Order: sequence, then structure tokens, then C-alpha cells
Amino acid sequence: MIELPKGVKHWPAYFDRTAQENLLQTIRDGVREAPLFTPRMPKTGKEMTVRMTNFGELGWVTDKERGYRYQDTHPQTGMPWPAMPQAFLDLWDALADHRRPPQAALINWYADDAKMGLHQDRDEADLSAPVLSISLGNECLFRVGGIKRTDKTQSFRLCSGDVMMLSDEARLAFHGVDRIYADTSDLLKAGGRINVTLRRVN
Ligand SMILES: O=C(O)CCC(=O)C(=O)O
Ligand SMILES: [Fe+2]
Repeated sequence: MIELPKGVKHWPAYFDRTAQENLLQTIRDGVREAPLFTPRMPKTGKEMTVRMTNFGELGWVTDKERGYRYQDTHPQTGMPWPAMPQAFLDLWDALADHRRPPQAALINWYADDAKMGLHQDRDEADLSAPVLSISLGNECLFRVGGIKRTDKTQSFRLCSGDVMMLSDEARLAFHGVDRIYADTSDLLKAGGRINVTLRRVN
């Protein structure tokens, strides 16, 4: 057993297959209203490899001109984000140990060749709440380190149905997704991976 850094919690196979299928349906329903968009890096305008959307009162977006931020509307449709699904609120109640509900559910969709570089989640004014994450579909190699970019990191796989949390001393831990393992799950018929992160913003 590897020991994870303090504040990093991992619940392998938290959701069984039926629950995963229900979550996927919930996500598909929301994506119909709030289509996946291609985020761009601040300043350079370089496209990220993930596609994303959000549910809840606030959503995380980024573009060349205005950079990383939360806003209450979809950047392309201009519509409010779909409501926070009850299943996400229930998960937060069960695991987050925080008295206020999540405001944002960021939905990341990774094709099998997508990845996410090492970063901190620090666009939230309220850092007392954890970041709670759900993985669906193909497995990924997840990397987590300390609160300095140069701190040593550990890598482990996140599989379909897993839940992971960054809280307390790990709330600002650097983390990223180095790779997706194709053909490791048949939940998503076209392959790829979905990650949902639940957060308080303010
Ligand atoms: O896909 C993941 O497991 C992590 C996603 C992430 O770090 C983020 O959206 O900030
Ligand atoms: Fe992150």
C-alpha cells in the first residue's frame, strides 16, 4: 500500500456500475444544455487538451483574454449553468465535511490522448472547503505532490467509480493527469475519461 500525502483521500470503486451509469446519464443531460467547450490558456491562447463544462451556480472557465475565473454563465451559450445535480450534493454531504454545499461542478472530458499539466486549484476565494473529484470511464495516471511545484510527487491510477479528495494541507497540492489508459473501461462507449470536481468558490 502506498501512503498518500496528508489531506489526499482516495475511495477506490466508491460508485458501483449502476451508480456510474446513472452519473453518466446525469452528466449527458447537463451537457445537452451546456455543451463542452475548449478552454484556452491565459495570454498564449493555447488550447487545453480537455473539453469542459460546468453545473451549479458558478463555473470555471478560461480564455486568452481574461484567463482563469469563475462565472455564472456558459461562455458560448451565455445561459446559466445547469443546476447542481442531486447526486453531486449527496456525495458532498457524505464525504466533504463542510457545512456549505458545492457551488461549482467542473466536468472535464479527456480523449484518450488528453492530459492535464501539474497545477494548483487556487481560483477559489474559499480554500477551507475540499475539492472532491469523481472519475468515470478510462483509467488515468494521477500525480499529486506538495504545495510547492518542486515538491516530490506520487502517482497512482484513478479508475471508473473512484472518488478522490484534496483537503486541508493538500487543498493547494500540485496535481495533474499524466495520461489516460485506453480500453480500461467500457463505461464510455467511445473511450476517454470524465472527471467531475466539486468545489466551493466563495
Ligand atoms: O481529471 C482529474 O482527475 C483532475 C482534474 C483537475 O485537476 C481540475 O479540473 O482541476
Ligand atoms: Fe485541479
